[in-house]
This record gives sequence, C-alpha cells and structure tokens, in this order.
Amino acid sequence: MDSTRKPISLILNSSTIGAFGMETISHSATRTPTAAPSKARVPLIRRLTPSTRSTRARTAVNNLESIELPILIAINESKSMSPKVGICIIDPNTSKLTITEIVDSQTYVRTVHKINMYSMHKVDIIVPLSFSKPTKTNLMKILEQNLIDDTRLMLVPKNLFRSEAAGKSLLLENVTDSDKSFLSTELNQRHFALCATCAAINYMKQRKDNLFIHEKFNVSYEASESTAFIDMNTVKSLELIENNVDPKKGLSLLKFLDSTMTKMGHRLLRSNILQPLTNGPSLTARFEAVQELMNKEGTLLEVHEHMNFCADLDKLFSFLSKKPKETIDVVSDQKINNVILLKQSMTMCRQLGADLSSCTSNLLVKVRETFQHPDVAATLQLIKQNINEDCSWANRPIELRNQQCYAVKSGMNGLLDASRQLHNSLIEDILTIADDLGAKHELAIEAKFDTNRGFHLKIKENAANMINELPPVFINRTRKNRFINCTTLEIAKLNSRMENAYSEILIMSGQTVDELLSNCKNFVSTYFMISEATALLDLICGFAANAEKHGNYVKPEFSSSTMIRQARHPILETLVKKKFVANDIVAMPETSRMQIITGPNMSGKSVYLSQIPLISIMAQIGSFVPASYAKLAIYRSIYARISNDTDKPNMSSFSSEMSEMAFILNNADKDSLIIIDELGRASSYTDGFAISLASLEHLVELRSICFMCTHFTDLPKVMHLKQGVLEQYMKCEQEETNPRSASGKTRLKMNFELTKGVNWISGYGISMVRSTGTFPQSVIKDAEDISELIKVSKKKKFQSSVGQLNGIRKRNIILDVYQTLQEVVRRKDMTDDELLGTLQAIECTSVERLSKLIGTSVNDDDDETEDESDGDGENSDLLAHKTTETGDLYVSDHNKNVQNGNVKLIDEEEYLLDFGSA
Ligand SMILES: Nc1ncnc2c1ncn2[C@@H]1O[C@H](COP(=O)(O)OP(=O)(O)OP(=O)(O)O)[C@@H](O)[C@H]1O
Repeated sequence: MDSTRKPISLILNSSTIGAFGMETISHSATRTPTAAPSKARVPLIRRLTPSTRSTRARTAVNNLESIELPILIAINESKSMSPKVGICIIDPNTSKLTITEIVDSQTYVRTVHKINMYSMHKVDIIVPLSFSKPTKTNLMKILEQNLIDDTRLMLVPKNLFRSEAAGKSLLLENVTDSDKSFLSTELNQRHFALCATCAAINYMKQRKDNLFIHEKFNVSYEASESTAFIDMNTVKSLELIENNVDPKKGLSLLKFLDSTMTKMGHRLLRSNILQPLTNGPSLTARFEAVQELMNKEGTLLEVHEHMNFCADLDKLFSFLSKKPKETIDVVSDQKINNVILLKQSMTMCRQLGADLSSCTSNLLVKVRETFQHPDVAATLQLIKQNINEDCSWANRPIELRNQQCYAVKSGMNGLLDASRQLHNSLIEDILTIADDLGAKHELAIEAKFDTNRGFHLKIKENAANMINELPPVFINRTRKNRFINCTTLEIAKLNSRMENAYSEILIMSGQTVDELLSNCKNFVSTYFMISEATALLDLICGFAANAEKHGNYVKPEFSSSTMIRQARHPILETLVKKKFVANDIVAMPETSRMQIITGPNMSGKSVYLSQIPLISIMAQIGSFVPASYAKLAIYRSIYARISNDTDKPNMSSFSSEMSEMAFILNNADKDSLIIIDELGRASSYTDGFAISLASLEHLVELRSICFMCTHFTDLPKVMHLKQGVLEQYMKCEQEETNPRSASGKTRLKMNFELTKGVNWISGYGISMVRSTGTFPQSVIKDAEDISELIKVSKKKKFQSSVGQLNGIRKRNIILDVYQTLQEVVRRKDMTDDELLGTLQAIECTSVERLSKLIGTSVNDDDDETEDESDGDGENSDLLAHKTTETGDLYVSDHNKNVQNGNVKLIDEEEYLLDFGSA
C-alpha cells in the first residue's frame, strides 16, 4: 500500500419504448430483475478497453453529480529559510480531508504545485491575516501571482489557526473510529498541518452558507516526501494530463494509461501522474499485483466486468457521511437512488471479494479483505430486510422509475402497495391510448417517458408540414429531428395522476429508506475504505490491461542508476506508421549523469528525450513500461524544459525559456531527472551557447541526471571532458538523391538510433529546407554559399586555439578522475560488484577520453569539420575564449573540491604541480 495514504488495513479498515408494448411495462412492473451483463467470450483486450464502460455505469455516476461545492484549502507556515508549510484540504463533495506538511523553498514551488493539483475545481484558500499585515509574506505574494481564475484567496483571523491541540481535537471529533489511532501516530509533530486543519474545520463551521455538512470525514495524511515533485510547466510540456494541440481528443499520458472503469480509479490515476510515488516497497507491491492479474486473465476479466457498473463511491459515501439535517431536504427519489446504488456497491464488493479469492500478492489480499469486511455483509443484511431483492440500478428513465417505485419490499405497507397498483394501471392506460391513437389515425406512434415531461407521444414525421396537419387531438406539438413530440388531453390527465401516485409512493417509501440510510451511517468508515480499495484495484487492473494490450511491456525494478534496454516512447510507438526504433537509456550518476544529444532535425532527439520521464513516471505509479528490461532510479523531482512557442502572451519566447530554466537550476538536486530539449535558441548564437554551457556545468555539479538535446555541437565537445558527461547523437545516413544528377545533392535517411559521439553531419538544415521544396532555389543556393564562407573563416580561427585547449583538457580529465574516485570512496551503499563495475566504467571512460584527446590533436581538421555543422564562425572563438581565459576556472573549481572534500589524499600544491607537468 502506498505510504502516501493510510495503511490499507485502515483505509480499506428492452425493448424501445416504441415497442413500449404492454408486455414490456407490465413485465418490468412485476419486478423482473434487470438482465445480468452478458458473459459471452469477447477477446480480452476489447472487453477491457475504456470504451466498454457501460452507459449504465455513467448514468449511475451522473445521478450523484449535484452542484459542485468549492474545495477549501487552509495554509499555514513557519518562517525560516526552508519554510514548513502546513496544508489542510477539505473536499465537501467527497467528504475527503487531506492533511500535508511540505518543507518548501523560498519560491514555494511545492506549495503552489499542491494547490494547482485542484485546478480543475473551484477552490477557496484561507490564510491567516498575518500573511498580509503588517507586510505581505513571500508566500502570500507567490500565492497571489500563481492563483488560477476560479480560486479565491481569503485572509481570516489568526485565531482560526488556533493551535495544534485544537486541530487534533477537532479532527478527532470528525473522523471515523478506525481513523483515530492512525491520526495519533501519523500526525505527531505535524504542528503547522494541524493548525491549518483547525482553521479549515473552524472556517467551515463558521461560514454563513454552512459548508460544514459532514458528520465524518475520510481523513488521509499525504507525506510530501513520499511523492515526487513535477512542476506545472513539466506537466504541460510532457502532456501528462492534457494534449497541448487538441486538449479534448488528443492523447496525453493520462488518456493513454486510462483503462480505469470507475471515477475513483480515474482520480487516483490522475493524482498519481501528477505526484508519482517515491516509496520503493509500495511500488513493488503494485508491480506484484499487476503481474498477478496479468497471469490470471480470468480474474482480471471478472473484476473488470463487476466494476463496470460501479457508481462514484466517493460521492455516494459522502452522502452517507452528511449530517441528518443536510439530507432532510434531499428529494426522496434521490435517497432511493442512493439506496439502490448502495445495494449495488455492496453486491459488487461481494463479487470482487470472490473474484480475488485466489490472489496471493499482498496488495490484492488487502483489497480482498476490505471487500470481505463484515460491515459489507451487515449492510447487505439491512438492505435485504427492507429492499426488494431484485431491485437494481437502471439506465432508462422508465426502468429507473420502476425500480424506485418497487424498491421497498412489498407487504411492509398496505397503502404503498395500493399506490403502486394505481401507478401501474395508469401507465397501462396511457400505453393503450397510444396504441389506439396509432391505429385510428394510421400513424407510427410511440408512448415515450422522460423525467421532465413524463409520458408523451412520439410520432415519426413523414412529410415536412405534418406537424400542422395532425388532428387537433394532438396538442403541445414540438419537432425534434424527424419526430414530433406531443400529447393529448387525456394522456396529460393520466400523466398527472400517475405523477401524484409516484409522489405518494416516494413519501411512503421514505421512512423505510431514511431508517435504512441512518443505520448504514454506522459503517461509513468501512465504506471509505471500500472506495479507496476499489480505486486502487481499478488502477492496478488498468495497468494489467494496458500491459496485456501492448504485449511488450516489462516489470521495472528500482536501483541507484537507470538502465532501460530497448526503451520506447509509450504513446508514439502506437502512432508511428513504420516500426518504432527502440533505444537504450543508461544513466549512471558517476559516469553518465549528463548526456548531450546532437543530431540533425527530425532525427528523433525530442522523442527519445521525452520517453525518459514518461517511462520513469509510469514506473513510479506502478505501471509496467515499454522496454525489454528496465532498472530505474527513483526520482524525487522531474523537470522538463521543452522548446514550445510560449503560450504566455506577456512573455517573449526567450524570457519564458529562461524562466523555466532558472526554475530548474534553482530547484534541481541529485535526485532529479531533467530533460532539456534545446536551450538558448531564442537568443543570439553566442548568448544561447554561453547560457547553455553555463547551465550544463551547473547541473553537472548538482549531480542531477540530465539529458539535453541541442544543435550546438560545440557543447558536447567542451562538456565531454567533465567526469559524468556523455555525448551521444542520433545516427542517420546521407544518401544521394539522384546519383546521375550533376548537383550531387544528398538527403538524410533517419535511423533513429542513439549512438555514442557527436553529430558529424553538416548542412542538415539547408538540406532539409531543400527537401521540402518550398524555398525558392536562389535562396537555397545563397544559403549554401554563405555556409561555405563561414566554414573557411572558422577553420582559420579554430587552428589557433586548439593547442592551448588540449593542455587544459588533459589536466581536467585527470582532475575529474580524482574527484570521481573521491565520491566513490565516500559511497557506502555499493556492493563489491557494483564498486568493481563503477571503477571499471571510470577507467574505461577516462582512457577513452584521453585517447580521444590525443586523436583530437592529431586530427584537428576533423574536429573542425564537426564544428562547421553549427555553421557559425564565432563559436570556435568562444570555445577558445572560455578555455583560455577561464581555463583556471576548472582548476580553481577542482581545488575547491579537493580542499572541501572529506578525503585529502595528496597535498594541494603538489597536486597542482603534478598537473603542470602533466
Ligand atoms: N525512435 C523512433 N522510431 C520511429 N520514428 C521516430 C522515432 N523517433 C522519432 N521518430 C519520428 O521522427 C519524427 C521527428 O522526431 P523528433 O521530433 O524527435 O526529431 P528531432 O530530432 O527532435 O527534430 P528537431 O531537431 O527538428 O526538433 C517524429 O515525429 C516521429 O514521427
């Protein structure tokens, strides 16, 4: 079970109306059970896809969707350099109360992220008055700047945030008994979170419109350290929740992975994608459960079938946890609906419990135990005593009304039975009249029922002006598509009598239903656990179904470094017409924590880059991943900077790019995964290159795992001399377009294969433009001439700087080796094998780098040719400038590391002297 949540023991503790012949109606009126879902063998995948969700289930869900109340968030904080922010979130729609405490930075990114998680709802935020007076706190300013349109930020008296003890006692008054022990353990020392809880509950109690409608809350504590942080820019860039081009129909990770059958499962998937887990054991438990369900295809199929008819349990059980006075005005038909849904939910629990009977993985066993909780049997017993056995949810309005009328057991109240008979005979009269009218006027007439109009007639229109030609007996005529809706005086009268009989039935059923619901309130804590267990089971089943569907997914493992063999982009691999080319993803903190990927346009760099965080997120929510083997590090934060044109009207492309990059540089750490898809392209070449180089150097020092793709081919040439940096490129081949043509032009054939080294193909930009055939030939010719001139000028400048450069490069390689060895010595968590492997990798890369360096000085010309691919003369200037003028920078940086290091192996001066001679 996820550690973000409470332990599972706690959480889980007809025919058409046209054929509305008498038969259909009187048949169902005599309480024929709704037909059970067909169990015909349809191929597994087709039956498990979301499209198999029945409309019945949707109607059951919709029934519970009343007016959406705003979510309340109370925020409180400690003032220090790394502030602690206590947050309490109450969702009155689902009676969920979530408490969390975040250790944030001065930019409060995590706090803002937490609030943004609720951006799809209306949100009210309360903060103490002291946030604004006498001066505005940083948090207040940041909240004001980052609020989404529908959010209200309110200052409330400080005394609402009274004290930790007050918060605790308010909580204890409003949680179920099973939650009490959990609160005393989990919430110890959570001062700020408890003060925020105190404020949230007090505020709800004091509001004039009285939003404090629940007797009990479903409380959970979300430890911020057990979830990974993904900022909103990254969520958007990676299209985790919504497609950027077509938000409604386009694919996002959420849409792609969503094979859930229930609203609770969907909500859990969404919140998991926004906050992947960092708790290895919880994830391993999920993987085991997914694997077991994949192995037991029958179980998976049965579970999916039984969950297909599941209502939104959060909302249903939220109704049951409301105070009695809050439900007194709720119309009786809604209460009866809730009883029918409760019956159906408890029956589903039984079925799911039986479906999982042979499961042995820990998570599924705990889920099963929840479904088999004695309270489920007790609820079913109560329902059995009062509600007709074959009463169930129905989709069609007339069937649902029938179920409502016959919900309460017959024989309990004589008057109720009489009203039912009257109701029935009135319906039969209406149907007879409809048939007679059809025969008399030779029209295709159907009697139709809907909740707003009651019974009325539907006539198929044959001629355009038929609506005016109908006999006067048909009144209130309206046209809808190719039908005319109307009624007759007689039917209207019968309809009104039928409605009266229906109201009497509801009133007479009301007492039994109220009593039943009030008895069921005793089991509310179990119901909350059932809701969470259903969500989790749904999520796991969805993952199992996805893995089955795609066929070539693997179960990930977790380790300190990442090694994914034959990784594929989960979404793109299903979309590309040709075969998707898989690539390995290997990232070791010591040897390849920074990878710079070059390659021509359209060579697959961005696709490779974005598949890395997508696979990591999938693994960190418990899903299998698209690869042949996957061992992943657990990342605590994931950042993506992808060059999209800015959608912020008040920001230039450059400032948007820089603000995103600044955010990463200020927040990333050694447990971060970063992808950067081109940086500095919105400014001059020199500035773009300089900013990119400086940013990469900073990230190497931070020891984050970073993948960057760029068209600045000098970047890997400078950076690859640093320990932990690896240069890779997307391989492609140059092909003659037409061997007989005098132009001898070539075109690029993309292999989409990631290869070690730096892209060596030049002029790919011009070649690509030529292949589009859209540019005038003269412009392309000029571009080629200019490119030639730049190459010649660049060659001269480059030769003068190479000599100086190589001395410094050699020195840096040896310094890097020393520094890396120091870090390896400091690490205590390595096994002998891992240590040996790491040392071999360090040896290998160092020797390779030194031999490459020797090759560089011999093949200066080759190097230069690569530089030319940038088509920029000033770049080699810049490279020389940086390494000669700031060459000491590397040395002084290393000195600093040696001085500050825990292990002092050699004297610093002697060390530097050694390098002088080297
Ligand atoms: N591994 C792959 N296998 C098959 N097709 C791929 C693969 N990677 C990318 N493609 C195809 O190539 C197209 C271009 O890929 P991508 O956008 O990653 O190129 P790029 O190198 O980032 O281009 P640019 O430098 O112009 O941004 C994709 O839209 C996709 O159709």
